[in-house]
Amino acid sequence: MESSARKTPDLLIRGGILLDPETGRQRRADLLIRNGRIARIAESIEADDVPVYEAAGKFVSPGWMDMHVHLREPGQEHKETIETGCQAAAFGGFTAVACMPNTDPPIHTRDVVEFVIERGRRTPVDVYPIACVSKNREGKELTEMADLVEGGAVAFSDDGAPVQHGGLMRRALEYASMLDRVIINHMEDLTLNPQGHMHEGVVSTRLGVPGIPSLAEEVMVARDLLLAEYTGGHVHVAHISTARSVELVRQAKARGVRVTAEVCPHHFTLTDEAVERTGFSTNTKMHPPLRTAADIAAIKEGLRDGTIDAICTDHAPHASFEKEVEFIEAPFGIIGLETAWGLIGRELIAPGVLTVTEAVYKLTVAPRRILRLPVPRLAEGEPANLTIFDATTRWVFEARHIRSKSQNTPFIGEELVGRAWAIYNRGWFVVQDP
Ligand SMILES: NC(=O)N[C@@H](CC(=O)O)C(=O)O
Ligand SMILES: [Zn+2]
Ligand SMILES: [Zn+2]
Repeated sequence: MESSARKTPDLLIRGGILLDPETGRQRRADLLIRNGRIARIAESIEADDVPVYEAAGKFVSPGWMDMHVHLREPGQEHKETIETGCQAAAFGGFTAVACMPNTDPPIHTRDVVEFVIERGRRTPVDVYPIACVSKNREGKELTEMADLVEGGAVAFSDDGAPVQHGGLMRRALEYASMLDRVIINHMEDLTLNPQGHMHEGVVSTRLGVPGIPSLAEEVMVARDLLLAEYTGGHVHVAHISTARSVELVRQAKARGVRVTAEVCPHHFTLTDEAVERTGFSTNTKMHPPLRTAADIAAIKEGLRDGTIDAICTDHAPHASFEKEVEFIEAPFGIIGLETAWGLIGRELIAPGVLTVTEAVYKLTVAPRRILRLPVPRLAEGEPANLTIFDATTRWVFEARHIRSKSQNTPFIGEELVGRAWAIYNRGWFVVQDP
């Protein structure tokens, strides 16, 4: 299993279906890249002097963005580095990621923001750091938010932990609003979840594992919706997982609250029964936990009606020695970049929950709007930033497909539907072999 990443300033992508997620327009055309920019789009282009990628039967869309990943650098390079995380992103079809600040040191000062951006520039993937809301993610004192934005931070979050303190969240929303940025909250009221390890429900009761109630998420979502409404700030619900949270966001949107939400593929694919079925595999342990079939149904409806804006992975690498311990000792989180599109294809597109265009919108336009980033366009003169993929290839996800430094995924051995075949960004062409 190989992938090749090389600088390819000139490239002809022949015969693909160019997809515009904003309008839904699809057009079969050749696309010529010269010097990293889209030089021409036409029915048929002859260019003898440039390498050709045959894209017949495949889609070409603006490059995808995963707005919630953990790249672990600086400080936890045994789990992941910016380089390996970006290789995983490229395999998954992403030309951009926004990375969470629970690193060591955390992304809470401008020098760390700049370090992450600089490391990202060495890869084919654009890396946008999300900076901490509070110093050391301790939830006590706000960071120098204006300085962090000037350094290149695109949003704020204490992800890994919630902003537990309501007063701090209020001020964070006020400052972020002045800076025209979003606060992304890990929605979990810690006082309602002292030490749970899986969803609190019949399965946790049967297994005797301390549970994490849905209420812990929903109370925090409800609080933040009220705070956003009161301050006029923009709050983004990280990794939404319960039916009630979806309903709260839906109602808040209807009354004009500035709220957006994201969901991860594992939360519309697996339920808490996976913990039992796998005999306590620690790859079924993450924050928030896998919930119930009713929650999955509500999430799908929320994706369909637009309540849930974006799909992200919450790619959370942990080394084998950390995950290969007893269930209650294991850290929370799974990797997700390599499997995201194949799960979207299997769980959302094949069953008709979303069209290809709608799914791509939630991976391109939506995350960038939330993070106030320009959306790449497939148009002559624009920088070439694109993803080549299909939504129908059935393939079995195997360990050899993993580009991340860590292997903590519950999806090895599963058949997925849809494959990202290549990305092009900043002059880099990264192609995957089947
Ligand atoms: N999702 C997880 O289970 N873990 C994340 C933290 C987080 O996203 O809250 C991690 O950093 O490992
Ligand atoms: Zn989180
Ligand atoms: Zn996270």
